[in-house]
Amino acid sequence: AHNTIELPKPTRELEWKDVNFLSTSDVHGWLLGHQHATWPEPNYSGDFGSLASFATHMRRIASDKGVDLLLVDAGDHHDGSGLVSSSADASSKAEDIFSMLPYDIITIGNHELYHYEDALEEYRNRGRWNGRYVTSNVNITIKAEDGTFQSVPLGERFLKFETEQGRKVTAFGVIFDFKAHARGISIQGTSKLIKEAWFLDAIKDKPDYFVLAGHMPARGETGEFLPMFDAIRQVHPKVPIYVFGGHTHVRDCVQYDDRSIAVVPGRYLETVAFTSSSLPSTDENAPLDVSRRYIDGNPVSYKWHTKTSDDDFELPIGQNISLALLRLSAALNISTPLGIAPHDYFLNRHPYGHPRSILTAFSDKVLPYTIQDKERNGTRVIIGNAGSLRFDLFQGRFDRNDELTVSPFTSAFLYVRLAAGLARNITEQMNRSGASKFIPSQPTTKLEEEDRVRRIFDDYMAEQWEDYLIQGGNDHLYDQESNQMVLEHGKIPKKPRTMGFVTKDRCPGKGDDIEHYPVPFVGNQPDFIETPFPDVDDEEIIDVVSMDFALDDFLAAVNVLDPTIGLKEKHMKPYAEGLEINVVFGMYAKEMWQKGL
Ligand SMILES: O=c1ccn([C@@H]2O[C@H](COP(=O)(O)O)[C@@H](O)[C@H]2O)c(=O)[nH]1
Repeated sequence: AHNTIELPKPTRELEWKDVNFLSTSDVHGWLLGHQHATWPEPNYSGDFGSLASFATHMRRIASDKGVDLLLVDAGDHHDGSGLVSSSADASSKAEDIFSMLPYDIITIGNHELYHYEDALEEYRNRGRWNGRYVTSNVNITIKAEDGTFQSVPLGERFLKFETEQGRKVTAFGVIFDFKAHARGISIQGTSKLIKEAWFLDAIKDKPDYFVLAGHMPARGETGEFLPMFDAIRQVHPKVPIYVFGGHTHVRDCVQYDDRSIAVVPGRYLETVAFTSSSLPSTDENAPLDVSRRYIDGNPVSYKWHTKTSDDDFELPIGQNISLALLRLSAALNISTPLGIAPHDYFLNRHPYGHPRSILTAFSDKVLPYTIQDKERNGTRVIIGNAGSLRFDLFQGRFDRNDELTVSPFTSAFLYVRLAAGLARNITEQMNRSGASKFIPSQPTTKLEEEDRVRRIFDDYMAEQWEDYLIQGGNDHLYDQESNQMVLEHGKIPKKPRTMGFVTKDRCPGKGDDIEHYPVPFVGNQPDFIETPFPDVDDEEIIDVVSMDFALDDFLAAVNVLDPTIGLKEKHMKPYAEGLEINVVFGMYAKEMWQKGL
């Protein structure tokens, strides 16, 4: 019955001001929108075509009002849905479709930089963004026409443009100091970037406002936006600075001073953030009047905010985008059912070990069943990288698109023979150390530690859930079986509500456009998981299998547990050669989930 609940309409008009922004980030290929019926998915059912129609209506409204409206994206288009994870060619085509909506400022994410070919594709086709792809701290090494290798900016170093209303904008696009990028890519930390002559020159002239788009969190007393912010403030103490972050996958907002606002719009086309600000009037010292609103990505919200209806909401740009997406999806053949999933399996709604946790299904069922090496049928344990799973797997029809949504990466498997006594401690040791590629490289203060990406997500979401249960949520109970909030017997709900994001950011007032009850969230999930350990004596030598993406963490853990081993990459051999992690759920579904097909 929950699937028949109508999407709620917004109740508060957007606060349009002199300067307005729509921002997205971490879209990860979710251009077709969220298509499953399990809540909160219907809240995010709008595809990129409907976003394009919305943005275009919003541009018209801005124009009518005589105010600015800029469209900003903070990167991570790769690795997610079948549209971007089926093949390199698919992600290139999906990126072409993305660029059919003209963004004013767009930057790169870490998922465009894991593989050199992906970054090169972005570099070669940067023209599709009409000069608005800005990567202030990313270089790529390319073979120049004269045959020499040259390190060149991947996109524009900075942007200077005038808005339709004649306002001057200076903009930068940056990424956090990401270490796991491919060879041939270089990233300069923002504290170094601000010393570059080109940067100092770019900020010399006073624009009407600055925009910083960054694939990085907005929060953090020592976050990576701050060196740039401070450098600009040294020269222009009062010029407005608008910051658009990403990477954390959560809605967030913070103000660095009263002439700025920093907003993060979540992930996966679930949210479009609307940010607005007055511009300084005659009183140079008055704080800016700013606001932000996190709009759920669906046509009901889009229509309400643009005062359009079924008859006039869809515009040719949106229809063309939707059609192009459907054509690409059909050509990729990602919609054929592979099986019927018997349950929902969630990434963060249950602790690891719970039968409805996708991590549990991965370690206890999918990996043991699918990762088989024909040459090696001895005893083994497989250690998996939990971060390789990216989303929930929903009950019902399960196709290649769903498979890639859950597990988009191309990691392969490697093994080494080790004593079982040592092997049984490796995963625990790996979890003690954490996923090294995602731990900040700088020594951290307590405050910085608090701002670690994962921590933000965990604390933030767990808090929402606890608060809800303690305070407002006492007319509903969480039903484990249906994964829904159900009305407590005999009670009348205070308000009709749907499950969705409940945001607590650091900006004044309410940010969420629609009031929901929060999605249950369990933080502190392990970074690494393992298949059920074989029943063997400690002395027995077994195959210990690692995913190649986590190999550095695996080698480090083995060498910590027994420094005499001196395990190196060259000692590892392929296991189940040819098999990559992005096909295992499909293999499992084809065998185990055929009932109902
Ligand atoms: O090849 C890969 C690349 C990345 N991962 C995992 O992805 C996340 C980081 O993703 P963000 O969206 O940038 O937060 C991290 O957990 C990696 O382990 C991977 O598994 N394989």
